[in-house]
Amino acid sequence: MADNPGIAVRGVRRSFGDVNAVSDATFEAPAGRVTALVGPNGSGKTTLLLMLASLLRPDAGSIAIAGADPVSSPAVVRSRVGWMPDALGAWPSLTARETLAVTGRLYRLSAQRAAARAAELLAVVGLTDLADRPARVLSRGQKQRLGLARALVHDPAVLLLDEPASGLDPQARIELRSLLRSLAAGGRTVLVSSHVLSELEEIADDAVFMVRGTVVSEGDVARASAGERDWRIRLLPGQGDPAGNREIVVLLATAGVNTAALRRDRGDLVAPFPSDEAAAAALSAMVTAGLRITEFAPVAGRLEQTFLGLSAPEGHAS
Ligand SMILES: Nc1ncnc2c1ncn2[C@@H]1O[C@H](COP(=O)(O)OP(=O)(O)OP(=O)(O)O)[C@@H](O)[C@H]1O
Repeated sequence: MADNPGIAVRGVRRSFGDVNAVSDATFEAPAGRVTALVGPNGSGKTTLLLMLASLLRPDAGSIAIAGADPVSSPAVVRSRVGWMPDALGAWPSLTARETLAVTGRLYRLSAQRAAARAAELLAVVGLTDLADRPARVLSRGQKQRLGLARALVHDPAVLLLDEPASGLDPQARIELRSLLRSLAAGGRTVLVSSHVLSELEEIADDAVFMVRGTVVSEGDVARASAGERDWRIRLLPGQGDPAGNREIVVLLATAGVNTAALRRDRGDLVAPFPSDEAAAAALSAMVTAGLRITEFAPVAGRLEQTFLGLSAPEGHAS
């Protein structure tokens, strides 16, 4: 899979009547990495994923999936792509095992190979105990796992996953994370959309942000992620209220924090630092001053902060 070139998208557009669902998408998702597709509700993520999966035709632009064009070569693209929609659709009366075996047959695996692959994937996604139950009785999280297994049946070079973590319990999310990371480490291209930004932060190597149908430029992403952000400061218990500690307030002001915007949160102090450099300087000064700090960390992750920075000016798209 070393020569798998991943996903390349240039100037892609798609409208539904007068709704410009995707108005300008340009980005690359390289092989060997997990790329997050992030955007508010209605920003065009699902529409874009459907076009990448060859299930929807773009109005304009070009797409290459592991080197193949979904418009001119949909069959080639489908053989290279594992597609997991945000809800498991088909075949409620088939069991989990049958669902995977039938999918394997659709990908032209022999009956024996399809059965073996089904058993293998049921184990990978933790559904072996439920293998012979009809898919319709599975819980939402179990259906998500079956959907993921279905996307992996033909060992695709490119995985397109729409909200794969939704409905999963914490243990299943941890397993999903390590599975996606190992699939990427094996040379596959993984593109994941999700609203759970804290989780994407841990899974993804890169992020593509969409706002109102447009993929945001790298420069705008860098600006949104470099702005002011809140940091949580926690003192060792018994050190008093950090928000009422004059020494801390003076040190924060020296580091460039607007102290009028300081706030309390569950006994901690939350301070808006203008930059990571300012936060580092303040931490160093507080430690030097002998303050006993047990936590000093950004309140929101980098993806979440960038997401909020990009969405804030005009609100959410939907
Ligand atoms: N088949 C369709 N017909 C008409 N409008 C559509 C169709 N599919 C999507 N849209 C519209 O296109 C826009 C983008 O929708 P899309 O589902 O791609 O967004 P999304 O980013 O996946 O949203 P969410 O995060 O809520 O799943 C929305 O305004 C939606 O209403």
